[in-house]
Order: sequence, then C-alpha cells, then structure tokens
Amino acid sequence: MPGSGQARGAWGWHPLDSQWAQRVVDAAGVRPGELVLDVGAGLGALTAPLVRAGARVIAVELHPGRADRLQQRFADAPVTVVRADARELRLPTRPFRVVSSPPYNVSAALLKLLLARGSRMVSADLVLQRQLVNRYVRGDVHGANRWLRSYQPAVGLRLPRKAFTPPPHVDSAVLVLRRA
Ligand SMILES: C[S@@+](CC[C@H](N)C(=O)[O-])C[C@H]1O[C@@H](n2cnc3c(N)ncnc32)[C@H](O)[C@@H]1O
Repeated sequence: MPGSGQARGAWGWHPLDSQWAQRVVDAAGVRPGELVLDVGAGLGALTAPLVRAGARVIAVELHPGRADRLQQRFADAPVTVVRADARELRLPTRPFRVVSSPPYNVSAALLKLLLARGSRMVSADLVLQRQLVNRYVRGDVHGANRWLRSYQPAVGLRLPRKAFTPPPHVDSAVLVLRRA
C-alpha cells in the first residue's frame, strides 16, 4: 500500500464488488437493529448494504487511511469505526452477528477469537478461502469438537474470483455459522 510502509499483499486488499457484497448481506438475512461486526471493513463494501438492511455496524479496519475513509463515508450512519487488529479484537458484550470479508491471512485467528468460550456471537457469515470453509464444515480444525456443540456450520454463497478487485489466487465461499 503506497505510503503505508507495508506491502500491498500484506494488507489482504481484495475489496468485494458491490453487487456481490449486497448478495452476501442479503443471504445473511440481517434484520433492522441487529448489531453486526464487519471485520476488515476496507472502504465499506459490506458496511453499506449492512446499513441499508438497518443494522448497527461496528466496522473494524486496521489500515489507518481506510479507517479514516470509513469514518468519513459513514459519519451520518449507525456505524462505529474501530481501528484495531482483527486478531486482538475486543468482542461486544451484547449478542452480535458477524458479516465480514476479512483478509485471508487473519481468518483462522479471527475465527478462534469469535468462537472462544464466552463469545456472544449468534451467527457469522464470513467470506473465506473455500478450502478453509470446507475444513470448518467438516469439523477438520483444532477445537472443532467444542464449538460444533454451539454452532451449526454450512457452506453459503460461492464467490468467483472476479467478485473481488483485484481477484485473489484462490476460490472463496461464505462460511455460515448459526447457533445450534
Ligand atoms: C479482503 S479486504 C476486504 C475489504 C472489505 N471487507 C471488502 O469486502 O471490500 C480485507 C481488509 O482487511 C484489512 N486488514 C488487513 N489486516 C487486518 C487486520 N489484522 N485487522 C483488521 N483489518 C485488517 C485490510 O486493510 C482490508 O481493508
């Protein structure tokens, strides 16, 4: 990322096309008034349809320039922008949902945090590397025995590489987690 002192790839910069972002939010079935975390919010591709669905959004973004632009874009909307590392996030103490397209290099750590004991997460719709989604759905991840008692995992929307600009090198899908 020019001027950030960090290579472009290290930021996992693959924003979603707005139509695909809308599809992800529609499929999540977000209802007005729900508290939703958009982790790795970028410039707000998912935040915008979440606001249109009536959600109260916490948009988490580590990149300082993007966090500033999010703040400006959603200044008049029910959006709280938090500049934080997704891997060290303090989760809401109220029930919350997650609808997010995080950078793939933090997705395992983010899931570990979201699924930790005591989390008030009621559901997640996460755009992830398809291979990782399949592993979660098969229960083929460390600690799965514990969280599979609380959450029902499923494969949601499959996203083609062209749903992102620039396109990633791997296929993506939505990991859908609902409280069992
Ligand atoms: C794949 S992009 C997706 C952006 C947006 N959600 C979208 O769909 O257009 C991931 C975003 O996560 C941000 N990011 C990278 N590392 C992060 C971290 N450790 N914590 C929070 N955000 C991070 C990047 O700056 C980037 O904006």
